[in-house]
Amino acid sequence: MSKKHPIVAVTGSSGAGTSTVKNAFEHIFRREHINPVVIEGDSFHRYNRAEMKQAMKEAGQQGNNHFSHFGPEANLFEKLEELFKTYGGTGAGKKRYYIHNDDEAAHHNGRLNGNLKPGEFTPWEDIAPGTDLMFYEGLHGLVKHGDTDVARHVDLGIGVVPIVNLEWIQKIFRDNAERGYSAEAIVDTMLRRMPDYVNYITPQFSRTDINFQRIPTVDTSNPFIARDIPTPDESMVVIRFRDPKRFGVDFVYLLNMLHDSFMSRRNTIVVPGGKMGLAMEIILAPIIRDLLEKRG
Ligand SMILES: Nc1ncnc2c1ncn2[C@@H]1O[C@H](COP(=O)(O)OP(=O)(O)OP(=O)(O)O)[C@@H](O)[C@H]1O
Ligand SMILES: O=C(CO)[C@H](O)[C@H](O)COP(=O)(O)O
Repeated sequence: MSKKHPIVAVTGSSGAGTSTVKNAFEHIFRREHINPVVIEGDSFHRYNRAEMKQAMKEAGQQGNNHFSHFGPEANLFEKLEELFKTYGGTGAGKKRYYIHNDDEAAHHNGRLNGNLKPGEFTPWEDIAPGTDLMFYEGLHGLVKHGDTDVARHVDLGIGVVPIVNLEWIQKIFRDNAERGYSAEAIVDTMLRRMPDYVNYITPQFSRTDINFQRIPTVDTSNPFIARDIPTPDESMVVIRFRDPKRFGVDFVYLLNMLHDSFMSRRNTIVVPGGKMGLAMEIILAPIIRDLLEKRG
């Protein structure tokens, strides 16, 4: 598929590292002089923080303790599909932000001259005209539910999927350090989200074009008592291409460029954790260049 307004979606669970991967993409966009519109998946939550608390309470009173940010009831999947469709056709659409903390509030209040608080959304804004592509980063970039199919509008789908113990360690650390939640509250959220995690988050990784799966090489068997996030040197990254031919992936070149990498399957290359950023740039920059060159 080659479209006038391509859509790149990076999808992963909460704490997987999609925001971190966004930085690797920002390097590519800057270097290649690409002007993207960036969509943060959390902006498609259905409720602000106070409303979500209330919705969870009401669901709980009806015996549903698994009402979560991972599922369809708490997100605007139809609106996300509509945005992808509209942008893909015309390069236009509306976006907003979900404010997680004081830093983000200060940033958006400065930009909008507003008085928004953590847990609130910014107002919907028109996407500026003239962007080269849409870059989505969040929970649901390749989601499907009922008649809603976000995945079918995506030109390049990337999964960011640390092995689950590592994902949990990353989430616990990030939510505690940057969002001020206690370890108990974070674990409660993870338990609440588990059915939606299985039903809506993981199926997306069979629809992606490329998955980056970080695996630790240190013991993470009890993620709930971990004292640190394993470092890049203490991990490897398994990179799997659904269809290497589609993007003309040259594994011999990748093996040469990425020191200490190896192939574990015909479509899978394993690289040292410290090489994840480099691997992303070497693999993704030509694919993105190609998407833009083939624009209709
Ligand atoms: N490759 C990595 N190596 C080391 N730490 C990482 C890596 N990727 C992510 N982390 C750490 O994991 C935590 C979660 O990452 P990040 O905030 O990018 O997750 P996320 O997927 O964007 O989550 P959310 O969708 O909830 O915002 C952060 O503390 C980040 O520094
Ligand atoms: O999982 C998340 C995003 O991927 C967050 O938990 C979600 O956005 C809600 O944020 P908060 O708990 O800060 O209100």
